[in-house]
Amino acid sequence: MTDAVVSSPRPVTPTTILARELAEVAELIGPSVEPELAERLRRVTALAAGLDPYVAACTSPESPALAEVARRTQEAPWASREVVSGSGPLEQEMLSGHVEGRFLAFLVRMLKARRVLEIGMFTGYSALAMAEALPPGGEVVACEVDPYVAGLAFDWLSRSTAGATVMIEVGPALETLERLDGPFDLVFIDADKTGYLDYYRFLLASDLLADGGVIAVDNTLLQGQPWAADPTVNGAAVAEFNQVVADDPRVEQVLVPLRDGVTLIRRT
Ligand SMILES: C[S@@+](CC[C@H](N)C(=O)[O-])C[C@H]1O[C@@H](n2cnc3c(N)ncnc32)[C@H](O)[C@@H]1O
Repeated sequence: MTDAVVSSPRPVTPTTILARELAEVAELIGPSVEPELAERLRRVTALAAGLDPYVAACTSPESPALAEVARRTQEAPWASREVVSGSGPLEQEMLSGHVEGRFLAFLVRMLKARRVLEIGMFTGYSALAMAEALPPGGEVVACEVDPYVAGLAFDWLSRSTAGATVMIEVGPALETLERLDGPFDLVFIDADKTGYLDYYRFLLASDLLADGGVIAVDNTLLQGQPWAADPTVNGAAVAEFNQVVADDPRVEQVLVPLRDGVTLIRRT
C-alpha cells in the first residue's frame, strides 16, 4: 500500500480537544508570562492531556485481536477512499478504542447479555469487543451501511474466534432493524448522528429491546458541541437526541463522560 500515511488520530473528544486548545493557548502566550500564570497553565494542560492516558493505563488491556483491528484501521488509506453515498466520509477517528471497548465488554458481562445489536459497525472494533465478552452461543448482530468497511470488518474479524461469530448486516440500519428479530439485551447505537432519534424511537416502539435491556449511545457529548460551540448538523442532532431522552418519562438514563460520551438508557 503506497498511499497509506499512518497518522495518529486527531482530537475528537471534549478532553482531548481541551488539551489541544490549552497547549495552543500556552504557545500563543509564549514564554514572557508571569511565573504564576505559566505554572497554572502548565497544570491545567497536564490535567487535560494526562487524563486519557491515565484512564487507559488503569483499564484492562485490549485483546491482541482488538489491537490488530485498531492497528489496521489506523493504517488504512481513508483519505484516498471515495465516499459511498449515505455513509459520509469515513476516518480512523470513528473507532471507539481500548477504554470504550472494555466498557462495552463490561456491560455485556454485567447484563449477562446473550444477544447484542450494534448500529454502526465501522471496521468492527466495538463489535469484536462485545463479542469477546459474550458467553458461548451468544451473538452480535452488527449493522453497517458502507460495503467497503463492512468488507474490511468481515476480513479482520474472521481472524479471531470471537470475531467470526459477529453477524454483519450491510445496509441502512433502519431497514435492517425492521427485519430483525429481537430481543437484544444490549443495543449499541454508534451510526449517523442524524439517525439517532429514529433508532431510539424504533427500539422503544418495537420488541427488539429485551425486558431489562440497555441501549448504549455513543458520542452523546459530540466534542462539546451541545453546550460549548456552534453545533454542526451532527452536534444539533445529538443535542436534540439528548433532550428528547432526558424528557422521556419511559426511560432512565445516565450520560457517562467516557471518551466522547456514552449514554446508557433503560426502560423504567
Ligand atoms: C462511528 S462509526 C462506528 C464505530 C464503531 N462502532 C467502532 O467503535 O469502531 C459509524 C459507522 O456507522 C456507519 N453508518 C452511518 N450511517 C449508517 C446507517 N444509516 N446505517 C448503518 N450504518 C451507518 C458508518 O458507515 C460508520 O462506519
